[in-house]
Amino acid sequence: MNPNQLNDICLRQLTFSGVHEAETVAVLSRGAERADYADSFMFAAQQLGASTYHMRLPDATDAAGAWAVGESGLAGNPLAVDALKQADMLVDLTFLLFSKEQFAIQDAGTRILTCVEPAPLLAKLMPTKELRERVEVGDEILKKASTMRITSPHGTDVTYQLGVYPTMTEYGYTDTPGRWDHWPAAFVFTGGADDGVDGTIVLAPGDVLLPFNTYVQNPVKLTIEKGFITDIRGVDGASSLDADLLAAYIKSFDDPRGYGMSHVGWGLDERAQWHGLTQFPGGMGMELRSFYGNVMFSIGPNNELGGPNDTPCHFDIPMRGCSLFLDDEPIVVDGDIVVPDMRPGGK
Ligand SMILES: O=c1ccc(O)c[nH]1
Repeated sequence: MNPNQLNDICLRQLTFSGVHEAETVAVLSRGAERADYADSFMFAAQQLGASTYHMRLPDATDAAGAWAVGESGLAGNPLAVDALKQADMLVDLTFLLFSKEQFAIQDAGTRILTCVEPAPLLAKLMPTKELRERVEVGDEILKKASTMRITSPHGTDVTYQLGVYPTMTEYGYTDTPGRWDHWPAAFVFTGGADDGVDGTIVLAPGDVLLPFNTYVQNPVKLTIEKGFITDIRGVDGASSLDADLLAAYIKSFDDPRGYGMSHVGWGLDERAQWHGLTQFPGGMGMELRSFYGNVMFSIGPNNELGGPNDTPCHFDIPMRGCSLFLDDEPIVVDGDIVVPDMRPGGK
């Protein structure tokens, strides 16, 4: 993307995020990654009259490969964390989510925006106030529920006991002290009680495995008991390469908490495309987490909701064509949101 365009979308982003004179915006990056984003965010912050600086961490030294969430590069670096706590806003170009350091910075009142996706996708999925309002409607509804049931024509039937963990919104900008968000995003989620998720999930062709960044090709049956996955296999005795890959990946962490059930919710952005992974390679799949009417469940840590599971093994799995009920009230039916206030244009 041309640097002027990148400046322009960063300026729009920081305007949405309420940056103003007398604020300090810190930008965090790692190694040589996203130096152009850092420059554009700092330029945008200056245009809005804020002070700004860029903190660059060394490259990760651990073996590349697994997406080990929570290992932030700030661990063991209290001076750096303290500096970031002093900022009003932190633009995180590294993906700090699930790390202790992110929570400490938020607790100090610093708002955090993560931004790691390819620039054309950032431009395509600029936040809007309307989408924020619809995500917040979802938050209000989800907060009040005590159970969530998800079903699908392929055989999914799983129930989450709610009420233990808070709900979280992601609408792609953050103008509230201490609040984290991720650009681009449009979804709402919570987590089931630690021992309160039971049933079966059948992944169908076209459901999405993040961080593999692949579409499921052979159905996968997951058995869930008391909040943990106890079995992963193909359906009706059929072999499934996707089941084998999922099982092998989780096993490689050698951590029983990697089988825990993590966050769960639905996506609301009608501009986000299910086929998006084919169009914007190189990102972490935020378009897929956000596409309208997807039901996304996750595996692994629940510490971002205040839970005890901080395993680095994490999957997000957006699914098509599911139905989601809160206390038996339909919210998503066959992949379509049925609550008018959450639909585009409120219809
Ligand atoms: O924005 C995100 C990204 C990953 C994740 O698990 C949740 N939210």
